[in-house]
Amino acid sequence: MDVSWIPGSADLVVVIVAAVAVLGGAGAYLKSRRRSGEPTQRGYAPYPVDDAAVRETPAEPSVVTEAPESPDSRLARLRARIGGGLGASLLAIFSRGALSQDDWDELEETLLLADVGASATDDILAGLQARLRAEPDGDPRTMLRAVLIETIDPTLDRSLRLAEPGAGKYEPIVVVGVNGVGKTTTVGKIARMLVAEGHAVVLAAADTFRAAAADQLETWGARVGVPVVRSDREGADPASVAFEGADRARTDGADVLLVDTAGRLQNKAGLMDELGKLVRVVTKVKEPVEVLLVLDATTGQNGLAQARVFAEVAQVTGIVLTKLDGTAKGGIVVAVQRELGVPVKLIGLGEGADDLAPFDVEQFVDGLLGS
Ligand SMILES: Nc1nc2c(ncn2[C@@H]2O[C@H](COP(=O)(O)OP(=O)(O)OP(=O)(O)O)[C@@H](O)[C@H]2O)c(=O)[nH]1
Repeated sequence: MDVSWIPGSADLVVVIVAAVAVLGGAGAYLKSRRRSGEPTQRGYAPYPVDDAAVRETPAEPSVVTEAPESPDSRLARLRARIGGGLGASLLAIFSRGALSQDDWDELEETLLLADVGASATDDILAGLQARLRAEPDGDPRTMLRAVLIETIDPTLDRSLRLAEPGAGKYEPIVVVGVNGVGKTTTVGKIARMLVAEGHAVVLAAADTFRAAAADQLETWGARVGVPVVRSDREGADPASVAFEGADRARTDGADVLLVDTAGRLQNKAGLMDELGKLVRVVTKVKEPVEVLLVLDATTGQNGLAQARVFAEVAQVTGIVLTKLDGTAKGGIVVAVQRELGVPVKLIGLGEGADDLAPFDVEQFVDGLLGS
């Protein structure tokens, strides 16, 4: 038999290597073109168009590089950012010795300007006067500290009502609030905190009003290493995204589902419908353990009006007060707790990933008083 066309074994290896190199190179070339969105030579998109309204971004655990700071040290670090000069105003009043009527008036004005609210201010001043009557030589600043701590109430449970990490109960936390208050940022920061505690988390971008909000949440998901369920369609039904999120959390055996929502307050009836539906849909899969209302501390009384509306729509279980860094409106903590009868659980003190802290009454009051 004529076998002269069969190459020797060394030649065969060369041929195979060359073929693999050519095919591999072509594959890599096509892949890079596909990634860059460039059309291929055949002129059509190589990937099937994803018609599904909702899609999932897988977790990328490898991107979590540094562990977040512990909650205790976080608040200690951020304490100096609370109050924004309120402590200095109070110090100026108390450093004058015995309080004159003018000093009392100034104290009242300072508390009102800090958004403590009229009725809480009256109660705080009455509490301070009672203490000074009982102990005329006492230090009014120390007494004000005690009255503020009592008013904000250290006995309230401010923890998130979650099962132990690893329980796999996919407990939903729905985060609500008007746009711009810091909801998405807060969801990202909470996810980071929970992941550090060992919780398996799924994020649902039910803020479908603004496509950029889902992109922003996706960035947080990648940063924290958790999957994100989102829709690519602006204006998609937020309830269906929340439902898909709940479903994903259930099938993954995740511990927590964090749902970011849109908050358009210009139409109260629309908001009630949308938010009510979303909470109902999530509840069908699993009742939310927390509905957290995010409020921007710098908006003062306006924030209180928002709080009232949201409390009508959803069973708010806790408040996250953002942007307390550098504002003298820290007194809003007192007012908002009174208004809603639910505790402030977390506070935002900056734009950084670790600038969210559990609310600790004593640390907060010390920050407010600048002590
Ligand atoms: N200084 C400060 N800025 C914050 C804090 N929390 C959030 N922000 C900033 O507030 C801006 C709005 O935050 P988002 O998280 O996009 O607000 P949102 O409520 O999700 O807004 P929508 O998606 O439009 O509903 C961003 O620039 C955040 O970085 C905080 O605690 N302190």
